[in-house]
Amino acid sequence: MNAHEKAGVLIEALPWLQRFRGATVVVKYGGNAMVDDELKRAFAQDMVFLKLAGLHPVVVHGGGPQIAAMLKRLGIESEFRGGLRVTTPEAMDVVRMVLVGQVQRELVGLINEHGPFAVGLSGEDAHLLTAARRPAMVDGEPVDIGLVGDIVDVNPEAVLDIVHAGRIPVVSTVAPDVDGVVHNVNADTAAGAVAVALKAEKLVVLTDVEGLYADWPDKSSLLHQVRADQLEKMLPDLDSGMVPKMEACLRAVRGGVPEAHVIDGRLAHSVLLEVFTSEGVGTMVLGDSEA
Ligand SMILES: Nc1ncnc2c1ncn2[C@@H]1O[C@H](COP(=O)(O)OP(=O)(O)O)[C@@H](O)[C@H]1O
Ligand SMILES: CC(=O)N[C@@H](CCC(=O)OP(=O)(O)O)C(=O)O
Repeated sequence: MNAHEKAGVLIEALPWLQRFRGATVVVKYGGNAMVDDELKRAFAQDMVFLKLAGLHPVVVHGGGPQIAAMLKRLGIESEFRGGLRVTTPEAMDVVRMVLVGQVQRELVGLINEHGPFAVGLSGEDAHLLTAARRPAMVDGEPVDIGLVGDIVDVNPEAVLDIVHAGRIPVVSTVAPDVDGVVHNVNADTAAGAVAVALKAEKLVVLTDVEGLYADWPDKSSLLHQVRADQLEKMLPDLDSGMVPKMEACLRAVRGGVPEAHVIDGRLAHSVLLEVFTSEGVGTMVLGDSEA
């Protein structure tokens, strides 16, 4: 790339810098996208880049594969129903230990290699998240899956204090119910709820595919853009991992977030490409079609 082309890449970011300056962007980093150290470092750089460019990134992280590995090491059985982990009290201890004590700490450390930016917290901190037990839907029927919650309340102040101090909150999605019993909340679900509560300008969900496919696994069926009403019709036919992800995007755009994006976290700096370039990456979810 010559100097002229390099300058072109930088200047392409100008309208996006203007548009998103001061905007809150909730970024969900899925466990399947935390493939190797290089990608995790690139993700941490992207978060610091967003912050220094005047945006307010809020990270909500997952860790499904990391939880599965620890459960296996400890000899604890675990299974998924309707895209959600069946969570016994014993498994809940492991979920909390891995998400808060392992995955969150690692991301906080990687971001803080660039300066005192990241502050880790879980849904338990300062009433950030309140959960209510939810069943999984299997073949249209509710099935009890233990200590699994949906988010019923978010205290935005708990992260806004951190944001306004110039830092980057990194949120683990374990959350107490109103009685203080800690629940396992799917990270996509939590990210959608946090984006709505923070009145975010964008929700960006990093995963391990290029985006949403209309006809999975047909690679030619990648959707670049989908409206909320179209997505709602697709939900019953989606495979389990995609269900909480696309439900979260739907919840975000119907809750007032202008756009939600599902992008490929296996591509280094995919968040920067999404925010600062004109060519779309992944699938963009917008509000309902005009009547
Ligand atoms: N229609 C679809 N479009 C894209 N991916 C799909 C679809 N249906 C199922 N999938 C699967 O969903 C997976 C992503 O969900 P999940 O494994 O829960 O990711 P994450 O850890 O990022 O939350 C993809 O890797 C893919 O195998
Ligand atoms: C209830 C439920 O399924 N919770 C998830 C929480 C972690 C998560 O969502 O991680 P990913 O984003 O990496 O999938 C779990 O136990 O795996």
